[in-house]
Amino acid sequence: MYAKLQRLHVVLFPFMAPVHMIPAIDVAKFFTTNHVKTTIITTPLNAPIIINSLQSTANKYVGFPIDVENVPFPSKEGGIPEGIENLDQLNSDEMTINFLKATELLQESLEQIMEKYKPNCLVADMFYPFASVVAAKFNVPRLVFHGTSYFAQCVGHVMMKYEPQKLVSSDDEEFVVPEIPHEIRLTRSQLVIDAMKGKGKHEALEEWMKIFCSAMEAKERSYGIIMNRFYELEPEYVDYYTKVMGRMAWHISPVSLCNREKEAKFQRGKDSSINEHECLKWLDSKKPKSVVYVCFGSVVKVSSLELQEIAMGLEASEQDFIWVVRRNIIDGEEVNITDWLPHEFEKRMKEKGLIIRGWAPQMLILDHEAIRAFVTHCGWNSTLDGGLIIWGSFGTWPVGGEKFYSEKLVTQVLRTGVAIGARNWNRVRSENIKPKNVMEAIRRIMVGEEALEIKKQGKEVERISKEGR
Ligand SMILES: O=c1ccn([C@@H]2O[C@H](COP(=O)(O)OP(=O)(O)O[C@H]3O[C@H](CO)[C@@H](O)[C@H](O)[C@H]3O)[C@@H](O)[C@H]2O)c(=O)[nH]1
Repeated sequence: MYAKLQRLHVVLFPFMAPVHMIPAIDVAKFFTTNHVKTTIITTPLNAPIIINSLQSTANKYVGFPIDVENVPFPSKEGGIPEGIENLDQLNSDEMTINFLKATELLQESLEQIMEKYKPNCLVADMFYPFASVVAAKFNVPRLVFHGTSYFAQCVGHVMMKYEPQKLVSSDDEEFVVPEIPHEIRLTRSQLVIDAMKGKGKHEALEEWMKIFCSAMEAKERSYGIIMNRFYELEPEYVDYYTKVMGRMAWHISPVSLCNREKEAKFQRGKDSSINEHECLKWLDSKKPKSVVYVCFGSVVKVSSLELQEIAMGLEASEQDFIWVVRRNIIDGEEVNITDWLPHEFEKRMKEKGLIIRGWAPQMLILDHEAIRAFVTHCGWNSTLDGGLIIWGSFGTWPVGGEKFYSEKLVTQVLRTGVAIGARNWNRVRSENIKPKNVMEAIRRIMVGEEALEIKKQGKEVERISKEGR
């Protein structure tokens, strides 16, 4: 007789930011479609985002639900104003650091949930270092869900180990990243820490480094990492990560692929600022492979000057476009789109462009046959979203974080896009991007010989990645 098999149960604790929650919801769907029971922990104001996204898919066809458990956000104890429970709502570095510190107070709530469910495994965001302590207390493995590429992790690792940036004499002098399989060149001004130092943010940097180091240490101590990607996309870097760096990792394919129905592609992360039918009607009116999609992810604040440069570049490129413009908050004040948009831009672009103010149904848009290219800030989720659907047509404008690394992956390793020309992590110095740069990059990926070459390379990457899935 066989013993009755127990269904595995995983508790998933995503960080409270759209970009951490969106792939975590997809991971929950992935688990549940593989017959693993999943409970997602979040806070009351974040719960509707998760519940709405879940309602659109997995629960319908899997037969058992993904549970959502609410824990109170420690606003008062953490000094965070009532009503703020998501990174998306914060307007300054100082508030972000306070928010990250407040989340450390969630340890007790996590323990209560672990006590209640006694799961087999805890998958927690890297920004919850205390999760390793909790998992050890309940004698279960703690896995970290990581939202960047193997390439970025490998580059980050060798940068910390060898510090090649110390060998150059100026911020703009290039150095080669040592030891990794490709010859990748960076400058000091493209690195997070050096750029923050340059910005004079010593206090914020110190606090941030403490949080970051503690997250990294907990990651090292964890049982392993779940990665949102597939082997064939960056095989040399998966091997480097697992064999040379000696880390345990599971690449569970791009998790966004579990969103197969139109409804699920539409309802991701937040409520869309455009009606689904209006959006599809606009796209349907365009020729196949004729539209460039411009979006800078869920957290980056783009300055009025940069927005103006994009507007002028888009107009000069003469291509049809969808442009997603998030709320533009400068020094805590919301800047109205009409304050920086070139005079009569929208009137002139009426036939050519669609501006979405707020949140776009990105997957639904990229999935449409009218889309040819993606101008992105190189956030990893967007790189995957775009890469999977429209291989071969990226215009890259990295802004902060590890995004300069992702730009190198796209433009120099996969060779499926062109750099718009951002040279500084510190965007106060972004005067090097001009509308002409935006226009030229868009034309390079949309028309002419080079665009065809990039598209061909993209098709090849698509073939390899499809074979690998
Ligand atoms: O209007 C929008 C804007 C964004 N998204 C979605 O939001 C996510 C954005 O993610 P990403 O492209 O990774 O950008 P960020 O929001 O900037 O991501 C942060 O988190 C990523 C993963 O950790 C890091 O790679 C980035 O550097 C960091 O900025 C993607 O899934 C998009 O599909 C939408 O659906 N609609």
